[in-house]
Amino acid sequence: MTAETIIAGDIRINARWLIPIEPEAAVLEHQAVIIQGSRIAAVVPMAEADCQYRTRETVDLPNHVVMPGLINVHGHAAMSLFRGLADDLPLMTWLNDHIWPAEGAFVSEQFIADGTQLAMAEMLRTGTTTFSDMYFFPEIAAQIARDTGMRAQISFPLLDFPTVWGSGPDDYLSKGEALITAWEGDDFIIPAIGPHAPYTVSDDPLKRAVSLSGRTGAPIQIHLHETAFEVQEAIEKHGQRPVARMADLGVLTPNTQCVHMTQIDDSDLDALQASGAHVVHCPESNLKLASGLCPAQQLLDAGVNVAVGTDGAASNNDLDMFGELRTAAMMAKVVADDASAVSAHRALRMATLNGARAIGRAHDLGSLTSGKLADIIAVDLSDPFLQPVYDPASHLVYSNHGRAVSHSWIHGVPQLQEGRLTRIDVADLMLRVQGWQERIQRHKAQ
Ligand SMILES: CSC[C@H]1O[C@@H](n2cnc3c(O)ncnc32)[C@H](O)[C@@H]1O
Ligand SMILES: [Zn+2]
Repeated sequence: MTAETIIAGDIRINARWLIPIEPEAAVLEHQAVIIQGSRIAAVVPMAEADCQYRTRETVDLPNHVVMPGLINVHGHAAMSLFRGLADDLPLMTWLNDHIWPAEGAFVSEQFIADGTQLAMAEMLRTGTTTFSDMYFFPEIAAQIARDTGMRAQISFPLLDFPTVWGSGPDDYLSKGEALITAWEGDDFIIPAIGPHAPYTVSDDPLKRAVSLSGRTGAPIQIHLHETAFEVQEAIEKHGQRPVARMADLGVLTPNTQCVHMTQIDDSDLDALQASGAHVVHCPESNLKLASGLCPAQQLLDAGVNVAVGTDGAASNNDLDMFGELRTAAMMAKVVADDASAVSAHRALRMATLNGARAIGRAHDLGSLTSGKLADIIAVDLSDPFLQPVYDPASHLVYSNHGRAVSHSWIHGVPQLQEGRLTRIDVADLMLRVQGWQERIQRHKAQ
């Protein structure tokens, strides 16, 4: 090999194990990932990299698994400030009697800035590189994510009634369209439309959301079939199951993400299949609110793309996607009555490539493939709780929790180095969080 054939790169990551997600279920050993700018230039055996590449930086990860960053496809980031505020309640009591009053009292631009940063600190620390948010003041959440260099789908809320962010559907939709225009074409921020749920948004605003999505290409994300109560109430009010109503209104398309889907009959499955809409499975929130069980393996078998989300930290109560994967894999086995349902490799794919497909970014994200964006994480398996190692994929899903994540890069930029966040001042953030805790606690005690 002559000097002319040496290729320059920015960062070389030397990985003991590499799970690229594509090809499916591959576990490679002693691989080098070469990053050039914001993209993956190559994934090659280390010996080959020695001959072919010179980079300005090398990161040796001799006890680590390297894989694509996780994609958390559903959450309400700033609700991290409400973590542990109201537990052990079913969805509608939790929302009506606790969360919506608290949001009315506390949510402001500053709340969103601090709460979103708290959520990002937790997500980055536990391996998420892209998150999806559906919450108030989305323009603030988008800016905070962009300033930190985290990739995010930011959905603006759409409801029939006024909230801290809008006076009603007209206001939500005009502010939302401005959000879409402001972030169109951005590398990091994907603006999206977030009709809250079939029981809070009536037909006319839903049709306008569909038209806005068609005109702009913005994805739609909606809570759908979260509980049996939601389905029953909809049959009484509309004479239809919510999925059928959404299909009739044109809401279900390949650019739509249906969050929860714990109640699925044959007609729902047909509608999901026919539409190409995605399902976002949030098993821990569904368990904690006793909402129901999403049949993830049945959906996958039917060809429906199933991604994973944590939901907000007030109903989970963490944003650790590795924990979520463990729960998803365990739950799937019981729901399918089949221990082979949602294997470790399948779970990892759901949290990466399936997530990328759901947000319309599979061409750029979700696997370690040359040409894709360099959104990469490393998990350190050297701790006793992850030893010995026969199968790293098994450990990532069944033994790990997100705190073993040691490194991450987003767009080729380091975000986590040996467990330390590089772009968030955690000490300063903790002071602001403490301030919110005191204010919310005082209000609770009144
Ligand atoms: C339209 S902004 C988001 C809105 O949704 C509320 N919320 C949080 N978690 C859930 C859930 O699991 N189901 C339904 N609604 C949820 C959040 O508190 C905001 O008000
Ligand atoms: Zn939610």
